[in-house]
Amino acid sequence: MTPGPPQFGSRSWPDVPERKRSSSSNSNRLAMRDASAPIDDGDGDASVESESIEGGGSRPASGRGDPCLRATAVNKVYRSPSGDVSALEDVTLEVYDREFFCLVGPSGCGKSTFLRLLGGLLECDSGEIEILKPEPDDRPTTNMVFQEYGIFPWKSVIENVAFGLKMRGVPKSRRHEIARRYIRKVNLDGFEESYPHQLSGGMKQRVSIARAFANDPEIFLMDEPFGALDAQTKQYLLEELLSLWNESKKTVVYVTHDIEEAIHLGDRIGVMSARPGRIKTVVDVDLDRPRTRDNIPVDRFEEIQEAVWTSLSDEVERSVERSSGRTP
Ligand SMILES: Nc1ncnc2c1ncn2[C@@H]1O[C@H](COP(=O)(O)OP(=O)(O)OP(=O)(O)O)[C@@H](O)[C@H]1O
Repeated sequence: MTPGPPQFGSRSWPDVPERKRSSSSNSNRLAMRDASAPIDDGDGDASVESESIEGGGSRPASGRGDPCLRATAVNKVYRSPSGDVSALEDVTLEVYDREFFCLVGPSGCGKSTFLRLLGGLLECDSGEIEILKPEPDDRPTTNMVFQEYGIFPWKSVIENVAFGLKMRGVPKSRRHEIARRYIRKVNLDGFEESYPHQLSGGMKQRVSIARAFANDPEIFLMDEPFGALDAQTKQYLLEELLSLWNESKKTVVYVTHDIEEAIHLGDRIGVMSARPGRIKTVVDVDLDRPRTRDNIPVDRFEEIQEAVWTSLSDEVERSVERSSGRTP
């Protein structure tokens, strides 16, 4: 049996040269549907459904800037002697400039795979990933933040945060100045010379977040960055992340298993199907920011939660049935 919808918790939440990550000619392009537009992908096989739920006002939460990245009919198969695994099938999505886009889906549906494709760490077998922002000369286009921190144990906090800047040849005094600024922003001042083994999990993740922002990429790709942390630390870091995002107004694609978290963070939430993953639904989160407990209308929150869960629950069920061997 599929678990019921998660309940509303008690958190106090406070010249563009298009770059193509991977391409192959593929005519099966789906236009990402605006929340108010009818689904029409031109071939009668609608595979992306964007939802705007009535009752929450008409303001599109993301503001709908220009598209910042686009995935079109992306397929990814992992091949191995023990058998091929089709991780993604026909994934089509546009994420807007400065948008906070959250991605949810059943375990193993291909969320991390998709993020790695966006980050250029993997190549798709067919389809196309386009980064629609100009490639900065002196900064990375994307920066990934993983659950496992990804920081160097042999480097101090400041060296870790400044690492990307060092790689780009930024002089030491300048990179340390930038690193200190972000160390302060994530409340790690005083720990500049500490090493990762001297830090808690939450502090390590703060180093990782500070490093990502110090790198100043156009797009942040975050793969359950706080998934391993306790609830209080996670809540605290979510607020820090939102504050940094609010200042930088960069684009974020954020993978999570937590619907509540996605609603508190996201402008839109993409729900992925069971593997092979595709974007099944996109739900608008038309809630004002900051989304503190006092100003989130509970009814509206629950409507959005229900919309996401309704779409997700079938996929979780399919995924569980497959892993239990009840379906192929
Ligand atoms: N390097 C790999 N080689 C073979 N199969 C892989 C590889 N990486 C991932 N997979 C498979 O691809 C599918 C998608 O994996 P992925 O990690 O992208 O899913 P996910 O949605 O991020 O999962 P989770 O939510 O559990 O983290 C899974 O079935 C996984 O076993």
